[in-house]
Amino acid sequence: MQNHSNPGDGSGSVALLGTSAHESDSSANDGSPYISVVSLWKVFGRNPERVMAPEYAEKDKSFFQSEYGNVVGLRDVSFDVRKGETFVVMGLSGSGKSTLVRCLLRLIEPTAGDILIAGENVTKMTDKELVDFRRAKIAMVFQHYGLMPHRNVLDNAAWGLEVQGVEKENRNDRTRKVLEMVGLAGWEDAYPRQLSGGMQQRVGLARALVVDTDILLMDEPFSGLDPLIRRQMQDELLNLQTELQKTIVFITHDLNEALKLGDQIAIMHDGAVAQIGSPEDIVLRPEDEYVGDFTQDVRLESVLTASKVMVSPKATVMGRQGPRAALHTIGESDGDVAWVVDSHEKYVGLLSISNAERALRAGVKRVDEAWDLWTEVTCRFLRLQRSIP
Ligand SMILES: Nc1ncnc2c1ncn2[C@@H]1O[C@H](COP(=O)(O)OP(=O)(O)OP(=O)(O)O)[C@@H](O)[C@H]1O
Repeated sequence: MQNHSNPGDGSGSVALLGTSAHESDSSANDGSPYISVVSLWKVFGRNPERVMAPEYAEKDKSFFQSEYGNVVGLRDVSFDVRKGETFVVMGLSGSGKSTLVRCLLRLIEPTAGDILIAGENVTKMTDKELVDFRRAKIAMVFQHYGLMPHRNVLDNAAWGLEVQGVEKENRNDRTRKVLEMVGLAGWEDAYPRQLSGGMQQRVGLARALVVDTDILLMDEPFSGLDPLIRRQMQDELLNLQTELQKTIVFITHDLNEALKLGDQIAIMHDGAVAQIGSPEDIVLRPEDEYVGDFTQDVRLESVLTASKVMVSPKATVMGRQGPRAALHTIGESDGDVAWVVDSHEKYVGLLSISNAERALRAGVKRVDEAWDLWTEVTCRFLRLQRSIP
């Protein structure tokens, strides 16, 4: 662990909208973490190091505040985020969420610990390296959208590209596409005062997306919105994310929002991480009383959606194939179910390993005779929906 104490703390305003996105990152798609936070501490006040001493490990936040006047913002926080993942940091007011997100960018200097992003150690960067890195890699969306009142929607959203010196025609073309993505086509000439809160937040989102960075840091972006608009924005973020596959760190104090959006959720408590896990882990397997209290009123069906439990076949077999060959194909696909297609490559069924094994034992010659009622009904339904790939 290394120290990075800096008396000049505070969240300065920094231009975070950057240059091009997909530059040299080696830690990209190999399953290794894209963002790695290792034993991160932020202690406000004098002599922050004493708070980190091992003999104080059992003391709580109020002890340091009353004894020494130190406020523990972050306490030995570690986590990994993989590329394309939405990592939600959730906690009550004062639990350290904003401190964490600001430390990730070094808008606040961490007291100790390491932050590795795209294979680079952010905590070791010089000021100049840091500015370039933020521009290239990270865009932010805040609760307060910070739109410029005298600029129209197009110019507000295009601002990051303008800062980069992108020529007007190009930047407007790109910005128009992004505005369309976030549902603001036709509003390019409007001014912020003419927009609802939800629409202003869409402009904020467009402004972050337009610069096309790999990472989005979203600090309570939907907190100021009406519940209905908030749900719409959450749904749209999920849709956008299916397509864009950004690496998102999303801060919220709303558990339902966390469960809806997060691939992983970190629950913060007094600056420390109480639990990190998938929505299912958090709700079904809370690790302590604090997390359990949080999640006790969650409706299970809001977490255990069909999409979380469905199987996605990775293999395709021909209906006229025998069950032995089909079993071989399914086995090689590292899954336990396959699509079945006819000679015109039309999807006609689903074949599970157990069905194929049963068919083999029963001497069935073709796998298109091996499905059961469930797969047949499912398949008919999927065909009706036209959603078979
Ligand atoms: N500049 C500062 N000086 C001293 N203490 C601070 C400073 N900034 C934050 N804190 C303290 O650090 C702790 C974590 O605050 P932080 O703002 O990160 O919490 P939060 O979870 O984001 O809360 P909220 O949801 O209300 O924004 C709090 O106790 C807060 O009072």
